[in-house]
Amino acid sequence: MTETLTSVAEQARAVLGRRNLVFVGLMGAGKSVIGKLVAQSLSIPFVDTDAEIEKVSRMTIPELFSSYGETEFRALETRVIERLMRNGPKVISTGGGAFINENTRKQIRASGAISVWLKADLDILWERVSKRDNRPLLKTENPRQTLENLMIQRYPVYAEADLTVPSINVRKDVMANSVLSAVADMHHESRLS
Ligand SMILES: Nc1ncnc2c1ncn2[C@@H]1O[C@H](COP(=O)(O)OP(=O)(O)OP(=O)(O)O)[C@@H](O)[C@H]1O
Ligand SMILES: O=C(O)C1=C[C@@H](O)[C@@H](O)[C@H](O)C1
Ligand SMILES: [Mg+2]
Repeated sequence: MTETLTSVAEQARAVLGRRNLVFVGLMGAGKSVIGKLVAQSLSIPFVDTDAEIEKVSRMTIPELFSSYGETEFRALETRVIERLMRNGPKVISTGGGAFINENTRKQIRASGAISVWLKADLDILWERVSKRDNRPLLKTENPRQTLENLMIQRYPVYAEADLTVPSINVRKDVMANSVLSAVADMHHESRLS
């Protein structure tokens, strides 16, 4: 009875407790925009690791890649995530490569955070990322092919996330609700186990 009167956001918030909710997935999946909406619904802080990296370095991500290279960017990303993970609950939207780092993945898991993979197909990702020029990994001769190669390499790793939510072209608030429902449903899972 009470359960039906409780909103999905309230149920998801109860499941989360003091843990962080960490969005993972490829460029264009919607981690930043959907993560922010989910944080608003849950009334908890939102952080975006790419934005935080740009803030602490006072450089844009393309500038960081061109001045210091991907290896240094990854080292900074790992440190920033480690710091952001410390105080929950928060929604943390990661950059596309963050969860691919084994140490970061282990840290996310060990902290008890709930990880959510926003899983999109190639056409959707391409349609979204081709509108902007801010992704250094896609500065190749055939960026669509590069994106597909990243999907092939990374999808088995993203699949280790606790939850997988299909990222489709529906309204952003509808997407955010799908995430909240998936988190809220974990309540039933833990009751059954
Ligand atoms: N459900 C949706 N419907 C329409 N457009 C969307 C949807 N979700 C995201 N987008 C758009 O796709 C683009 C990419 O979204 P976003 O920046 O959140 O991706 P991201 O996963 O954070 O990517 P990155 O790893 O590069 O940071 C944005 O322009 C965003 O508005
Ligand atoms: O997929 C990736 O490796 C990246 C995604 C972006 O969010 C940025 O973190 C950066 O462009 C690298
Ligand atoms: Mg983002």
